[in-house]
Formats: sequence, structure tokens, C-alpha cells
Amino acid sequence: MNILDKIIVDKKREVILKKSIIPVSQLEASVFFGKKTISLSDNLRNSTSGIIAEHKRRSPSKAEINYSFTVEEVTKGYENAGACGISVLTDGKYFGGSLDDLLLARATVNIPLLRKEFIVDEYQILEAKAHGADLILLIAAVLTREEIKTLSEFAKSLGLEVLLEVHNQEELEKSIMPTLDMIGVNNRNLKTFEVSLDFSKQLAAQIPDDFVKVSESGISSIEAINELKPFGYKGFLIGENFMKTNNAGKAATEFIKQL
Ligand SMILES: O=P(O)(O)OC[C@@H](O)[C@@H](O)c1c[nH]c2ccccc12
Repeated sequence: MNILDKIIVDKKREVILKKSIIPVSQLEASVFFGKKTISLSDNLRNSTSGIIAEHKRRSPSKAEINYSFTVEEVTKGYENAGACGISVLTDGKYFGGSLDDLLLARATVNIPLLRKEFIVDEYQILEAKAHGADLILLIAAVLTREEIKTLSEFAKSLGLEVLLEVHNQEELEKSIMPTLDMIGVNNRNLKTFEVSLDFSKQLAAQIPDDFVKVSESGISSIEAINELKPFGYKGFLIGENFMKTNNAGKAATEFIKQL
């Protein structure tokens, strides 16, 4: 079994357990159900930098990136740096994140927040809304077209935007539908961890213009962004490059200043 399959098996068990402990009615009682969300796609369309900065403590490909920051200092730093939005990893087992991280981020910043999670069930979208997210991620590699449709429609019904992540042409072709706002090409193969900007470059032309194009992972230089922009990319998701420093906010500030 590859790592992605393992994560999904664990995630499905986790969702079953959580559903039995926290009922939907409790999630729906959250103050965030009465609040409007902020649009990341609008921010990206109107930005010259397009940076979506990620809060990421560790990953399956890197045992430890950084455990010494608080969520507040990282997210405040990203907001002050001029990021268009922030991605918050909420998976615990593989990424060391939590829904509390999302809640703390929401209490700290006023820019769009992505719940970065392996979403397999509508329940997780309710959790995202209940903890202050503005958008969710759907990963084409682990969902059928029917699932992408149901989950994205559900997200939209709650006012959340949808970023759909693909890694190859087949995933892209099966996924295109009007309930998506942004399409992200992951430069990292989640099954093998191979990273190359070529994945973004190769798929760009096949992404219809109605979706904001986002390039995700393995971006660590201004040159990389300048290479990707001519392919139509408006958003750039960066985690490790900021989180591995001793001041993520400062690293993001210095990066964005050059764009
Ligand atoms: O740290 P990086 O290489 O800058 O990557 C950030 C982000 O793209 C990556 O964390 C990511 C992209 N898609 C995902 C899906 C699940 C978990 C994590 C991810």
C-alpha cells in the first residue's frame, strides 16, 4: 500500500470515530456558521504575489520541519508578509496538525484560511466551517468524480470555496466541474514524493481559464514563481520553504517583497 492509501484508510476510520463523538448538531452550533467567508480566488486574481503560505510542522516525506513556532506567530507573520491566504494542515497523524490549529489561525488573522486535509466525507467539511475555514481542499487522487461533485456542492452550500488538487491529466479530466473555484497542480506525487515543477508546466494548458490556477509544493525560489507565471498560474502554495526557517513570517516577508 502506498502512503496516500494508508492515510485514506486511517482518515476514514478517524471520521467514523469523530462522528460518534461529536454530532453534526454540535458542529452546526459553531459561531462560524453565521459568518461570511473570505474569497481566496478573488484575492489571487487581484494579487501580484499570489502566495498561499502553509502552516506545516511535519510531513510523511519530512519527519520534522518545525515544532517550535506557535500557530499565532506563524499565521500573524504570514498575514503581515502579505500572503493572499493561509493553508493550515489539520491532519494529526501524518502532519502533526489539528482542528485547534485552524481555530487558533482563525482567531489570529483576517485573510482566507484553507483547511488542508484529506477530505473523504461531508462531516469534515462541516468541521472545516465550524473551525473558521474559508475554503477546503479536495484531492482528485483519492476521490471519484461523483464524490468530488457531492463534496464540492456541499462545500459551496456552506459558502466555502473549493480548491481541487490534481497531479496528472487523468485526474484533471475526471474532475472539471463548475463547483470548483481553483485548480491546484501538486508538484509532489503524494504516492512517491517525487517533486518537479514540470507537473505544473505540463498540465497548465489543460486547465480551463474559468478556474484560478494554483501551483503547489516544492516551490523555494522567486525564479520558480517567475517560471510558473507564464503558464497562467496565479497562486503558489508554499510550506516547507517558510516553515524550515527560524522565523516563518520573516521568511515569507522577504520572499513576497521580491515579487
Ligand atoms: O511544503 P511544500 O513543498 O511547499 O508544499 C506545501 C503544500 O503544497 C503541501 O503541503 C501539500 C500539497 N497538497 C497536499 C495535500 C495534503 C497534504 C499536504 C499537501
